[in-house]
Parts: sequence; structure tokens; C-alpha cells
Amino acid sequence: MTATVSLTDVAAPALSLRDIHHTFAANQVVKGIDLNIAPGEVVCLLGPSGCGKTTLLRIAAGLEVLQEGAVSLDGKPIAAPGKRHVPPEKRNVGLAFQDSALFPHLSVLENVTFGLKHLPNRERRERAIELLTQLGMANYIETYPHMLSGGQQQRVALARALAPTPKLMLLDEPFSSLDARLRDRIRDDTLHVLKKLGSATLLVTHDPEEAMFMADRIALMRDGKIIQTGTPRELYCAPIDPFVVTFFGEVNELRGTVHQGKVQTPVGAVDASWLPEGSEAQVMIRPEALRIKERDLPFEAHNHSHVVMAKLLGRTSLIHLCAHSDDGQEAHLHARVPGVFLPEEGQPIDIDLDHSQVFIFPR
Ligand SMILES: Nc1ncnc2c1ncn2[C@@H]1O[C@H](COP(=O)(O)OP(=O)(O)OP(=O)(O)O)[C@@H](O)[C@H]1O
Repeated sequence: MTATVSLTDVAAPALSLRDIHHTFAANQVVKGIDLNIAPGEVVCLLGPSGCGKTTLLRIAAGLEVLQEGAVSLDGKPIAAPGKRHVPPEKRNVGLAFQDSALFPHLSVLENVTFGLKHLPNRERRERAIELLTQLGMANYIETYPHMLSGGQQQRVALARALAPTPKLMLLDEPFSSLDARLRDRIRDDTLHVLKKLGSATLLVTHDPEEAMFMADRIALMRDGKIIQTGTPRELYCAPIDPFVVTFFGEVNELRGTVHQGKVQTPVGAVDASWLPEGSEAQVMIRPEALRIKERDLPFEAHNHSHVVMAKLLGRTSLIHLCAHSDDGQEAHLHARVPGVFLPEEGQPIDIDLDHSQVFIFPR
């Protein structure tokens, strides 16, 4: 019998962070973090402002001296508290930040070839131009940084970080200074370049959509700790606690008591078989889990579920609704429906639940 062994089982992690703790004055900002990144894997460190993401990335980069724990690159220890600190420039990692400064006296091409001194001239130039082309900057190779917009400078900074093909890229909010349209394009270009080069990547972001767009795996942080690690699908569809659910977008929150393995809500019964009978539960329903069907009933039938308000948000419509159950329970909920769906105020409706986007937790 042969066992299947994946590449990630045999190859040393591109980055390994073990039991990392970090304190500024008396403020403990990283509290025991373990994280591995496999070769070629894109991992997003996601979390609210101040939860310690940047500090962790700076520790991996060597910009903060490690206080507690261990850091390895490619299986080799590069930082141990009080013993070993390989400086950032010797770690063979690519770094790009929200506002990465370019060398002002060098052209775009010279900025990108800067880290390629070990290559012959021609190869250096070809490599830089290839990357600048992939990031939409091929027409600016002779331009100087002060002549570029912020978004263009950011693309050059990404090309400069990627040019030496580092085994590990550390990116801290590299797209957040860009306006929405440009950000989408540069994110897309960057993702394709990272995958083509096969660089393992740790990307810090506070934007869940960005994390889902970029990541093979997401590590969601709160208050110095990783709360859940998994694929975007695992975090979105199998969140382990209410914080994880709410971090990925608005949810309808209801409460109820577990009775015969279920909690009754105004939109139907929700399975709670894993919770103790009689316990209080929190039911979280994503807006897209509410499926609405218009009913041919008089608009005055207000003991039936009905539309309170409908707004077009662009790609989706947001329906404010009043949900009624047969036993007299009532709740104001938000539903999201793809495309243009704008029923009139008072329109009676039936509501079905997509249970895959309903989550239940003990209160
Ligand atoms: N050099 C420093 N000296 C003192 N406190 C610091 C220092 N750097 C960060 N902190 C504090 O550590 C905490 C974590 O900061 P960090 O920048 O790691 O968070 P973050 O999750 O990246 O936040 P953001 O998304 O806002 O950048 C914050 O309370 C911050 O004020």
C-alpha cells in the first residue's frame, strides 16, 4: 500500500514561526503565534487594526529583534532570542510595504535592477523589464519616481521586491494606498506574478476580500493570537466562532433556546444538535442565506413576512425585511440578492434558508 505524500509534507516550510511572543514596553502584542508557510504558498495574515499583524511580519523580516520563540527560513533557524539575529538584508526575502520608498535618484529600471547585481547586465535588464511588463509599467522604464503616481510607484516597488525571485515575499498592506479600481488590477497582476515565480508569500491585510482574493490560506488574528487558520472557504463556510463569522461581513444575529436539537427562529428551525438541550444559542445568518420569494397576498397581510425596504447596491440588492414565524416571532433582517431585485415596500414574501451560511454558537 502506498501513502500519498504531498509536497508540503516533505519540503521544509519557506517560513516557520514558532511560539512567537512580542512586547512593546508593557504591551504584549503577539501572544504565542505558530505559523508555517509552504514553498509557493500565499498566506494572508488578516485581522483588525492593532492586532499585531505588522509586528509579526516585521519579526519574520528581521526588522524587529525576536524576543521569544523561533524563526526559520527554508528549514534553517535565522532568529533565536538572545542568540541569533540574521539581519533583514541577509534573509533573502522580498519586502514591500504600504508606501515603499523607491530610490529617488534612480530610474524605474535602475530601481528594479538594484537587487540583481549578481546577474550579467543584459539578463538583469531583461528580468526587470519582464516584471515591469507583468505589472503594467513597461512604458516607464526611463522615468524617475517623482514623475510617477502613487499607484505606479507601488507597482515599481513590487517589481523591485520580486525581481531577485526571493523564496519568501513579505508584503504589508501593499495595495491599501491605491484607489479601488487600480487596487483590483494591481492585486490581480501581483497574484499572477507571485504564482508564476513560486515565491512563498506572507501578506498582511485588514481587508477580508483582499485576503480571500490573494490567499491559499488565511490566518485570522485577534489581539495578538491566531483565531483560525484555513483556506478562504474553510474560514467563510466553517468559522469556529462569532468573531470569524462577523469579520467576513455583515450578519443577521438572532438568539434562541435549544429545544429537541433545534433553535426556532422567524426564518425557520436551525440545527443545534451539538448544543445542550435548554441552552441559549446565538444564530448567525449571512444576508445571502435568506432566499426570498414574492407571494401573491394583499400588501396589508402584515402578519406575513414582508419587505420593509429595498436598495440597489450595485452587484447586489439589499432587502430589509420583517420576518414572521407561525408562532408569532418577528425579526428585522437583511437579505442580499444578486443583481437588481427591488420589490415594493410591504410586498409579502416567503423566506427560505440556505443552511450552509447559517452558523450557531453557544451564547
Ligand atoms: N514600535 C512600537 N512601539 C510601541 N508599540 C508598538 C510599536 N509597533 C507597534 N506597536 C503597538 O503594537 C500593537 C500592534 O501593532 P501592529 O502594527 O503590529 O498591528 P496591526 O495589526 O498591523 O495594525 P494595523 O492594521 O493598524 O497596521 C499596536 O497596539 C501598536 O500600537
